[in-house]
Amino acid sequence: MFELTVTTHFAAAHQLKMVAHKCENLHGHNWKVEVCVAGSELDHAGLLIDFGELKRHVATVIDGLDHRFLNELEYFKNGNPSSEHIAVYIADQLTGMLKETRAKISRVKVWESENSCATYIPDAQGQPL
Ligand SMILES: Nc1nc2c(c(=O)[nH]1)N=C([C@H](O)[C@H](O)COP(=O)(O)OP(=O)(O)OP(=O)(O)O)CN2
Ligand SMILES: [Zn+2]
Repeated sequence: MFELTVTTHFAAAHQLKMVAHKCENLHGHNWKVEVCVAGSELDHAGLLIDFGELKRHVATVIDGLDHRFLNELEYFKNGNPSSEHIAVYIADQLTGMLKETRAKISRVKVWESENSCATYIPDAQGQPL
């Protein structure tokens, strides 16, 4: 089994509905995102997937989050844009984009600050928000 990781960042605003918690106030983060894909078969060039192709897909998904107010996105209308839910969102979007490749999402890590990170590890079926 091989696992590849690409890392990126985005800046966005959110509010978390948590009773009497400071995170209910509008605020923002510079999130760091690590996307890992895994698979056991390589192509003729010895690649699971070209890093460049993987980075292009990740950039497409992250462009949809960057400089947004995340609560206004359709996907988060029924759930807080927590780091956990953001990780699921990124994994769901990428799963569709990678369907025709050898690479499957193995984990998505979303860092909200230097010290706080949520990791989503999809099961075989994936998991809806
Ligand atoms: N499991 C999660 N817990 C929290 C999340 C989250 O996404 N998943 N998010 C938040 C808020 O986004 C909040 O902005 C961050 O809260 P917190 O770490 O408590 O606050 P600070 O960054 O200011 O850190 P301090 O340690 O308080 O300085 C909350 N929880
Ligand atoms: Zn926050």
